[in-house]
Amino acid sequence: MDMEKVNSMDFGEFVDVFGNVIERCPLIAAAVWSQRPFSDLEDLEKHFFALIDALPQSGQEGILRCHPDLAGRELQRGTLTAESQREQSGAGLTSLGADERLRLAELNAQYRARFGFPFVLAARLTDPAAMPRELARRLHCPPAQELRTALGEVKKIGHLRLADLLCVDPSGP
Ligand SMILES: NC(=O)N[C@H]1NC(=O)NC1=O
Repeated sequence: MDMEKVNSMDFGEFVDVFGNVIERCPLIAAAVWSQRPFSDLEDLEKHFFALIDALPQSGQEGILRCHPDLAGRELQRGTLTAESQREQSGAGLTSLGADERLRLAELNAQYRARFGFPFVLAARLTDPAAMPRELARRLHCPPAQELRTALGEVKKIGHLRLADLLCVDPSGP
């Protein structure tokens, strides 16, 4: 899809196409539409990310809470959004052994109890074997730092989803 096509979309079409760039937060795409036209992927994503940065902390935490757990129940049940399903299964999380799944579930629960939102990580950029280690590491970070780290992961996920939609190489020109 080229930028001319993106810039020609009416509101409904734009939200249909870009509504899940930020997981289960179509309001972000709805707000971005008002800022068209966009010149390229970088320009378009700048608007998505600026809106996230401008939210109060409650809104930023709300964005994180819209994310499903990594290797959680929704993956097992097949009730994830299409994007999450692709990311989590592509990262090998559907083929974890029972022990690995249990270990992740325990760490996810500890993380949620400490920070009040789920652990978020761009699954496509991380080796599944490294995920429990990364989760255990971030579990000990100060809350303000962890909020910034988690939102950084939301942006990485959004960047990859936008690159897919625009059929461009996510690593840039
Ligand atoms: N919790 C979490 O990180 N979820 C996700 N990460 C990702 O890349 N896709 C997701 O669904």
